[in-house]
Parts: sequence; C-alpha cells; structure tokens
Amino acid sequence: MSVPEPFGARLRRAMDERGPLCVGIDPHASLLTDWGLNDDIAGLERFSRTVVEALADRVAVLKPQSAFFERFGSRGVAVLEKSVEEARAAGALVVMDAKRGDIGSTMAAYAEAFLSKGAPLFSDALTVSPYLGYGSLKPAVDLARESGAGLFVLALTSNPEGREVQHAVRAEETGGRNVGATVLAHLAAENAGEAPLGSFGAVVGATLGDLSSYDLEINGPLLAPGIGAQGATPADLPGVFGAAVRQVVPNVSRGVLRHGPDVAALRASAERFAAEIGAAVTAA
Ligand SMILES: O=c1ccn([C@@H]2O[C@H](COP(=O)(O)O)[C@@H](O)[C@H]2O)c(=O)[nH]1
Repeated sequence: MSVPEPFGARLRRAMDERGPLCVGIDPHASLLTDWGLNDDIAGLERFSRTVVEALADRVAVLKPQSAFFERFGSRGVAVLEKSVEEARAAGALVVMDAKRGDIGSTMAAYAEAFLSKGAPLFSDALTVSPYLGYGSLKPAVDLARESGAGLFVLALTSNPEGREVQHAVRAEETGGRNVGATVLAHLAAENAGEAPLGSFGAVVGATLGDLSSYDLEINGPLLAPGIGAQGATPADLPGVFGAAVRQVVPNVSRGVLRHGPDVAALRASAERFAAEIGAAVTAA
C-alpha cells in the first residue's frame, strides 16, 4: 500500500502555488437571507455550491464550518459531505472546522468520521480541541499520520473569552508557561523533523496582537481566523505572528461571503484579501 503524502507537504505546496488564504464556508442564516436564499436545505445547498464553484479551483484551503450544516440535521450533513467532495475534486484542501474533542476512546470515533480515508466526511484536516488534555487527541494524531491528513489544534483562539482558559498557568508548570503555550509546545514536538512542514497545526487568532512572548515556531501551519468580521486585517499579520508569518494560513469567512451570491464578486473579494495578505507577508 502506498504511503499518502502528508497534509503538511500538500498544504505547503498549495500555499506556494495559490497563496495561503483559507476561505470559510459559513452559511449563517443572515447570509442566506442576504443572498436571497431561504434558510432551509435548498438555500444551504445553493450557498455552499456557489462558494465551492467560485473558489475551490483557486484558493489553497476551504474551511466549512460544520455547525452551520449540522443545524439542518442529516440533510445538512449530506450537503456538507457533497461540498467537501466537490471542493477537494476542484483542487482545494478542505479543513473541516468541527472542533472535536473528547476522551480518547470517543476521540477515536471522531477521528474515524473525519480522518479515515473513505469516510463520507473525510477531510484534509480537522480542527480539534485539546481541552480534555492534549493526550486525549492521540487517536486523531495517529489516524491523521496514517491517512495523510492533518489537525489544527485550538491553542490561542480569536475570541476574547478564550483567555480565561488559554492564559491559565498550571500550578505545577515551571516558568509560568500558560495553557496556550503548552499546546504549541506539544505541536512542535509532533512536527519535529518533518519537512517541508508538519501536519499538526495550531489555531491562533489574528485578533490577538503581539504574540512575541509565545514560541510560534512549531514547524507546522498556524490557522489564523479573525480577519474581516472579527476586526483583524491582513496588515496585522506580521505584527501578530512575527517570523512565523510564512506558516500562517489566514482565514476569512464572512469578510468574503458577504459579497455573494455573485461568483465574480466572491472571487474578487478573495483576490483582494489574497493580495493584501501577500503584500503583508512579503514586506515582513
Ligand atoms: O479561534 C477561532 C477558531 C475558529 N474560528 C472560526 O473561524 C471562522 C471565522 O469566521 P469569520 O466570519 O471570518 O469571523 C468561523 O467559522 C469560526 O467558527 C474562529 O473564528 N476563531
């Protein structure tokens, strides 16, 4: 059996060829309305198909937000499956934003659902939560390695509420390293020795300001949500990520999606963000 090419290598190539932008597929009810669609399964399907048609052949990564599909039950999940399949077929890498996390034995089942080759929702990478302990993610790490997939682990999230958990310092931790920094250290260990890029990334918000007190050099990708609707801009990236900016996969969801349903307008918006990101990274 041939060994699948690891996610990190596939992502590096996609970023080099297409630029690092990741666009979200987030079918908010309000966006469906703005697009002149009903907040129902037909609206969901049309929305998702339009985003895939507009962008899957040109951006490196599409990131469906599972919650917006799950709210329609099994029919919504069927739309999600189709979107993932079509986006991958058109050449985009798909990061499933489902933020799964549980005890190890249950985590194994989540991993099978999203990271097992041939699973209906198989995705190139999955967002996961380490807040049941980083070690609880081991089944997902193992399966991702086996199937050439990746993970993005929540380290320092873009929302202000994240601080109370992610900035906490364990009593037994020497040197005052906080929880977010500990997650980053686990990921650096996971990616050690991998080239050109490890497959185990961190989620680090673009909204967080100067992160120079963190070691962001994890030899893996840094998925950076928060640009657009949450207030961060592409120009903020070098100040937030410093030397690690070339490993950043900046995510924009509503900032692009609000330009739909016109395919050309969606593409133009993504191109503007991509150009601004490219300029910011080049100047860094
Ligand atoms: O820290 C995090 C982790 C994930 N997200 C997700 O990213 C998108 C952001 O959407 P915008 O419309 O660009 O604000 C969304 O799916 C979040 O669930 C995040 O924002 N922050």
